Amino acid sequence: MNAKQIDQQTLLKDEKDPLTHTPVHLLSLDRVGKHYGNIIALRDVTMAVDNGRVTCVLGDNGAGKSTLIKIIAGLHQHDEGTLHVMGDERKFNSPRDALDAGIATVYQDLAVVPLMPIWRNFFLGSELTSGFGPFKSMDVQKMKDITLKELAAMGIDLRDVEQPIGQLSGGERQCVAIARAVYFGAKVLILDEPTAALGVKQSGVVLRYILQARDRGLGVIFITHNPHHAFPVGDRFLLLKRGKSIGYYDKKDITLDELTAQMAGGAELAELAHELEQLGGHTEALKEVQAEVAGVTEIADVADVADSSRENSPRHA
Ligand SMILES: Nc1ncnc2c1ncn2[C@@H]1O[C@H](COP(=O)(O)OP(=O)(O)OP(=O)(O)O)[C@@H](O)[C@H]1O
Repeated sequence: MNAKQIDQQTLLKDEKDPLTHTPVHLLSLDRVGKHYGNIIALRDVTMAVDNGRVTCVLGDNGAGKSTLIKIIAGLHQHDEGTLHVMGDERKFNSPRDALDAGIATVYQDLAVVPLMPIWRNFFLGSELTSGFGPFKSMDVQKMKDITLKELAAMGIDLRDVEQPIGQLSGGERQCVAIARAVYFGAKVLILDEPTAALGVKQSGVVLRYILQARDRGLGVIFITHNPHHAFPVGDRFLLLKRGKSIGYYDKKDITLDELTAQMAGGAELAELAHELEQLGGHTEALKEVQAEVAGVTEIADVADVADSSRENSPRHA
């Protein structure tokens, strides 16, 4: 394993672009840490989120992924290090604070009302109204039109926004939530394991919308434990283990195999392969089954989409 890591200090050195004087990073964390009593949930984590880029945060159970999101999303406060949003140091007091700073989070168990129509869920808590005082009422038609238009702009083709959102597949619901965050002006979009509960096809659908959000200029933070989902769409990869960063890479400096080996723990993986070989040479068959489960083949299609959409995107021309 000889992938070159991102030099964290160089990454955060220039907070402002020398030409435009605008902040280089939408969001940056410098040696951030968090304790829960005696438990160190996160230690010394440095990362940057830029517009039109996808940062993947990978780690197994207990790695500190949720703690990291909670700090960025305003649910918890860090007790070490600094967090900057558009160049300003921030410590959020509430999720509303983070949202006001342009940071939207789509949680795995989306807070939707299954029996309500798609458009109602799209505007939930931010309903449009028309008229004044006692004559004020919800502008239903406008909300339906906007929902349809916004979903179409993300490439989500739903014929009927009147349909209860509970009738959509898990992947489609994730996509509606992503489109909603984009519409309400998110600059940073945090996606908390959006593909964890999905099958291969649905995961592919969600990965495509992650690319759509990227191409619309958002800085996306994609939390996952699956390197096969992260690699095709990610620009940077932060690997966490027991609350610490064990690697931070640019896409150009790491391969999928290296990322997978890092996640599994290279030595542990080698030991497992050795044991399997001793069990009678079924390693190839097992690899095929594993690849099938991880959806490597289907997800590889998304990698092609990622590359071609990036090439065609004016942002990356
Ligand atoms: N509220 C809390 N109080 C005490 N310890 C906590 C709390 N939240 C998390 N931890 C601990 O902090 C560490 C990191 O947990 P965290 O939930 O951030 O990991 P994770 O990578 O999101 O794991 P998972 O994928 O299982 O959700 C774990 O050891 C966990 O037990």
